Amino acid sequence: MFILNMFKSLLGSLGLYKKNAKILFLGLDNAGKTTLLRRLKDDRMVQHDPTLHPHAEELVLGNVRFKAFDLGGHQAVRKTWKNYFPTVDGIIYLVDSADSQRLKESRDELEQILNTAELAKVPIVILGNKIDKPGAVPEEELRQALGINVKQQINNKNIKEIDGRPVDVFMCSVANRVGYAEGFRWLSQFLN
Ligand SMILES: Nc1nc2c(ncn2[C@@H]2O[C@H](COP(=O)(O)OP(=O)(O)OP(=O)(O)O)[C@@H](O)[C@H]2O)c(=O)[nH]1
Ligand SMILES: [Mg+2]
Repeated sequence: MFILNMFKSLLGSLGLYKKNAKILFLGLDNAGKTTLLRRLKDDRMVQHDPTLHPHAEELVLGNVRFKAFDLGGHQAVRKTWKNYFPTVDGIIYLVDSADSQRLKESRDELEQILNTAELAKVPIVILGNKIDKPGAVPEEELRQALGINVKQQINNKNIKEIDGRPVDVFMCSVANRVGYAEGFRWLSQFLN
């Protein structure tokens, strides 16, 4: 415990241990936001009712401690997302990559986020979830469907951006525990 605390304070003094970075989990209903939060919190996969009331959890991943806000994705509650935009440090945007019927709807919501002036500098991780399901679209197709391929540029640090804001796509399966850790690792470089 002593060693752990020393380690933490060392990271803290290096500025690598950011306390309470505020991360939002956004995306359409059924994308897997609550499932991901549970997975990160206690490594469980449980069925949840659709989220009506936002809830937050403190998480530590790698050397970043953050507070994750899981917001409901149903259309009626999407309008409450903006209440969480002030002081946000990063966005995890989940997409059900096996639900090709709703990719357009997901693109529209993502576009609104990209066009929100308040979020202009906030890095966005797009998680193409549920790749374990038959019919999940591959990354390239997801990028096309979300319309981010055409807009992305690579900056001089080799980071993909849209309008000067880091945005990248990571395919994952929360069910099978693959892919999302890379997304969080990528995000953590912007949270120091
Ligand atoms: N096959 C598969 N199913 C998944 C995966 N991740 C989540 N699910 C399922 O997708 C469904 C919706 O998951 P939730 O986490 O409740 O979705 P949500 O984004 O929180 O939805 P709202 O709260 O309505 O916004 C559940 O039945 C999950 O078990 C995955 O990686 N693979
Ligand atoms: Mg939910």
